[in-house]
Amino acid sequence: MVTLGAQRVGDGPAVVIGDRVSLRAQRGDARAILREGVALAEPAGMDDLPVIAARARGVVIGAAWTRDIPLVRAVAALGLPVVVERRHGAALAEWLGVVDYCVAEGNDQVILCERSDLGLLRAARAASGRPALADVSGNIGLCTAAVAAGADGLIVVGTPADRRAAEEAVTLVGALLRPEAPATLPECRRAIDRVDATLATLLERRAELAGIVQRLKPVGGFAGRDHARERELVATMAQRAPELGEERLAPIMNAVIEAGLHLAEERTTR
Ligand SMILES: O=C(O)C(=O)C[C@]1(C(=O)O)C=C[C@@H](O)C=C1
Repeated sequence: MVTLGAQRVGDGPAVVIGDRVSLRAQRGDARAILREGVALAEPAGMDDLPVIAARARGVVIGAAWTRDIPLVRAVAALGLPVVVERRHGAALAEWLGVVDYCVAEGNDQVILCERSDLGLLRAARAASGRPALADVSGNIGLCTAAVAAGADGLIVVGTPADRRAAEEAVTLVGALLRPEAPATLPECRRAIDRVDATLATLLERRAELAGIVQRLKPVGGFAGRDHARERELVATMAQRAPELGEERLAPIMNAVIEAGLHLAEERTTR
C-alpha cells in the first residue's frame, strides 16, 4: 500500500486520480504550472524536481523517459511516492527494472502505472506485490475493464463526465470484484455504500426487465404472478448467497418482485 496525499493506493477501494500534470507535455515554468497539492506531477527534467517536491503528492516517471536513468534516480531520491509508467513496448522485466532503480535509491513507495495492456498490469501487480494504476485518460471505455483486471485505481485526466465514469467504475466493479477488509466503522460504511450503489444499479435494471416480461406474458402484472418461478429464482440465488439462504432471500426477493410489478402497473396507467 502506498499513501498518496489523502488516498491509499493498494488496499481498500480502488481510487480515482484526476490531477496528473505533465511538465513535459506542457513545457513551461513549473512554478506557474504546478499548483500546491497536485496529486501527480511528471518532470520535464532535473530543474523541475524542487518545485515538484514542494507542491506534488507524488511524482511520475513517464513512459517516454523510463530509460533516462539519472532522472529516474533523482526522481526516486525526492522521497515522494513514485508512479512508474511502462515504456511503450517494454516487457515486464524492463518495467520492474525501473522499480528496482527507485528501491535502490531507498524509495519503496512505488506504484506501477499502465495505459493499455491490462494483462501486463495484472502480471506486474502480481509479480511485484506493488499497487498498480491504469491511466485511462483518452481511453475512458477501459475504466470498468481496468478495475475488473485488478487495478488499484484509475488515472483520468479528462472531462467531468470522464471522471464520473471512472468513479462509477471503481464503485460498481469494485463492489463486485475487489476484496475488501475494512477495519474501521467509516471504512466499513463506505464499503457498504459501494455495495448499495451496485445493488441499486442492479435493482433498477431488474425492474426494467421485469417490466418487459409483464408486456410479453399473456397475463402480466399481479394477476399473472408465477410463484413457482419466484421459488426457483430464490433457490438459484441461494447458491450464490448460501449464508443468507433461501429463507432470508425469499422475503427480500418478494419485496423486489412486488416493487417491479407495482412500477410496471403504474407505467401502464400513466
Ligand atoms: O418471470 C416472470 O414471469 C415475471 O413476471 C417476472 C417476475 C420477476 O420479477 O422476476 C415477476 C413476477 C412473477 O411472479 C415472477 C417473476
